[in-house]
Amino acid sequence: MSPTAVPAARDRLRIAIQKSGRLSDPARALLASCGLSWRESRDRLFCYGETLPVDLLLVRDDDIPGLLADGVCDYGIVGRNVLDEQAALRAGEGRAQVSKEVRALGFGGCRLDIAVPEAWEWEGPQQLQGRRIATSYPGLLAKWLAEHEVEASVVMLSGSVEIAPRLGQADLICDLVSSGGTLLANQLKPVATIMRSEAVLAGPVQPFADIRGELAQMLLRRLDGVLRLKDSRLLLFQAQRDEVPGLLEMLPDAEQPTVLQVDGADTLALQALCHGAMTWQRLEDLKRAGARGLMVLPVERMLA
Ligand SMILES: Nc1ncnc2c1ncn2[C@@H]1O[C@H](COP(=O)(O)OP(=O)(O)OP(=O)(O)O)[C@@H](O)[C@H]1O
Ligand SMILES: O=P(O)(O)OC[C@H]1O[C@H](OP(=O)(O)OP(=O)(O)O)[C@H](O)[C@@H]1O
Ligand SMILES: [Mg+2]
Repeated sequence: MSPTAVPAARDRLRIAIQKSGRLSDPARALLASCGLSWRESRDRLFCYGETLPVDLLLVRDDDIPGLLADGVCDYGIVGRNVLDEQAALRAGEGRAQVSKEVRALGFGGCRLDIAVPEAWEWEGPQQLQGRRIATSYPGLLAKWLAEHEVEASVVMLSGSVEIAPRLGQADLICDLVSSGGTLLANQLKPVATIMRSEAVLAGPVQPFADIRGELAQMLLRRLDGVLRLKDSRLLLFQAQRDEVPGLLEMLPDAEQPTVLQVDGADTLALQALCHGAMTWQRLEDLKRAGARGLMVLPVERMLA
């Protein structure tokens, strides 16, 4: 199908995820926590949605933007690095964008960095003029080089990029970094960040004209509920009325609390949904400020 063709109407939603790799397990777990479950096909490339008409396609992550562009799938869970790379290549060829980032999903965090041999004294992007840079991200690198008015040659490699300087294939690299261990092992150091990445839900630029529109809305609603609650906890405690304002100031990550009067006028019971980590230290600070009977409860689901 050509990228401009209108995909045929379908009555099931199809989501592409990585078949095996860093993003596959967390992607499945996230979708499962939205209430989806599947029956796996024998070839293990397609999972038929059982609880809802939402099927999974198991593919190489690099193929996801193309599958979206061709209308073969409706959504995809993919690294922002992969999605934006394909977008940069499309833009470079003057082609319109057909998919976009719909939600950031909070896992698969990494950076796309420029890294140079440890012995280099980094003076800034201009130092890269005329150099050879090995990368798997030619689109994003070309865009960054153009923004910094640097002309360099790009050596395209699909993996093991960090070894290129040692092999004399390139002077430096542009690759994904997470712990920095691979750079260190190859005597390289990061000097500039081209982009920060995490797994994202990618979807169509145009809304669906069929039943998939309703399915998509439901999926996004559930996803928002799950993402919103990722680190959230319900905090319950009691306090004297005059201590409540000070206690609430210590909970800047809390939503508007529910306040109940317990006895007479002075003791109040509060429940607040807090979005930041509820550490022992925070609980002890709250206790010192007058909170009593502190309780931290997990929150499983929420529908706004
Ligand atoms: N070191 C890392 N730490 C954290 N996230 C990473 C790291 N490297 C890559 N990622 C993220 O995980 C995504 C998938 O990485 P993975 O190594 O599984 O991909 P791959 O080898 O290209 O897999 P595929 O076989 O699907 O093509 C990357 O596109 C990126 O968004
Ligand atoms: O900063 P670190 O934590 O060391 O991670 C960075 C490495 O991780 C990724 O490679 P991966 O392990 O997926 O191997 P690949 O390049 O062969 O896919 C990436 O391409 C880097 O090489
Ligand atoms: Mg890949």
